[in-house]
Amino acid sequence: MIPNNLIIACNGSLLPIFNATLSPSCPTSTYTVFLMDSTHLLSSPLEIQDQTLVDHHSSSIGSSFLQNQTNVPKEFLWPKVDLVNAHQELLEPLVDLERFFRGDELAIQQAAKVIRAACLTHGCFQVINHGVDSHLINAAYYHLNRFFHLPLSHKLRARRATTAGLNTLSYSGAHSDRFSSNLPWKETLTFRLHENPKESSVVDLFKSSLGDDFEEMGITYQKYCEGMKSLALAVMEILAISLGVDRLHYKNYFQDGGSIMRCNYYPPCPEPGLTFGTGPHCDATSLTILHQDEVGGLEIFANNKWQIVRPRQDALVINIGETFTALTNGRYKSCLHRAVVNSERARKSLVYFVCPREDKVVRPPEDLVQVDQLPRAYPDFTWSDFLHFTQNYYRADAHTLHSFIKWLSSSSPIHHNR
Ligand SMILES: C=C1C[C@]23C[C@H]1CC[C@H]2[C@]1(C)CCC[C@@](C)(C(=O)O)[C@H]1[C@@H]3C(=O)O
Ligand SMILES: O=C(O)CCC(=O)C(=O)O
Ligand SMILES: [Fe+2]
Repeated sequence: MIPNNLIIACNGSLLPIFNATLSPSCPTSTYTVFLMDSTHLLSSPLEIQDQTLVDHHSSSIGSSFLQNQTNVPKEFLWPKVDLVNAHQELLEPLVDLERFFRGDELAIQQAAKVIRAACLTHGCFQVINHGVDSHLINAAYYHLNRFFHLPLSHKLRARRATTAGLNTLSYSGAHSDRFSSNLPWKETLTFRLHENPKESSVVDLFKSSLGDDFEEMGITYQKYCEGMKSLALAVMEILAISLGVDRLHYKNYFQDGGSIMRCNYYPPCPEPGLTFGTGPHCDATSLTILHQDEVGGLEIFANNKWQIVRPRQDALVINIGETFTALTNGRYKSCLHRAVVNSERARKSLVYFVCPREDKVVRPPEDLVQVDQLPRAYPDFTWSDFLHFTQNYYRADAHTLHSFIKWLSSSSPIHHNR
């Protein structure tokens, strides 16, 4: 029996077992098994050829790997400077959208005022009566739970699957195929849609990458993403009003945009004070619409301290992303946030990231720049380039946009030959 705490390297990339690369991409490679305790390797690498052995053990140990640890492997330990607890609850603005949807102009102006105050400071607010059916949210969680409780080898079928429309679906365990330290204590299922979630694009993506028995999951997330897009465009209208620009400016800009949908699963952690479910960061995207389950764990940095965002099952959390900061010429702050874990219960969240069409130039509206009479806060760029930067050159953190702009100015044209 292979002990629980082993690491598998396949073709050189070090992977904790719960994310062993068992995919067909390396059916014959040698699996190098590293035995380790929480801080260092216990033996020289063991070479094993037999994929079924690895498959069997990793599928039985694999996805529960994170749940059976008596301590946290060093790859998951975060710097002490980050591990500062939150003690206060964010009394973030809670905006009731019911009268917005009824076209009540007074309510709209009031909502815009509240949202403006939040976006000029910490970039986070919550909305209720948002129009997304609670049964649809519950169905999304049902399928999220069903997926993350599959054996690891099933989850690994969702390995950067791509459909004709270049939409992609991918599973990741702690991003251990991308990073080797400060690993997040989570598993994720992420799908990227390059266009509006129309017709059967999401259903096709799920069926083609996970199989026909995931058609219902695809239908649920197809409807979920449609609901998210509709809400996103409504929020964009309020944001435009709050900035004093043409109220349809951002709604039109994002109308033909794409999206990234992410399901987060955070297993219980034996030592939650030593790691993060998702480390401190600002979303590089434009707008984030997040639902967290009743367990709690979302925290945002506001008034110079980490603050707890208490879960409200009837609410959706809206975070300003860094691309939207650029679209407001730096006026609206992208929300610095993180997700903490706990030792008792698994936590889940549904996160929808609003993105412009990839080739669209990210540039603030003229009347915003004129009013400022300040130099542009950021040069023109495309979401495609910014996303590429986060996926290939830079691990998104609290300074991704700043690092991206520096990279743009220093990088040779070669960086853009993709
Ligand atoms: C453009 C993106 C990169 C990430 C997903 C979207 C917006 C949020 C980013 C992320 C969640 C920020 C924390 C680090 C990250 C690597 C993660 O924990 O998933 C980021 C996402 C990513 O690069 O996949
Ligand atoms: O799970 C959460 O509450 C936050 C997740 C998050 O910030 C993200 O996925 O970008
Ligand atoms: Fe985030």
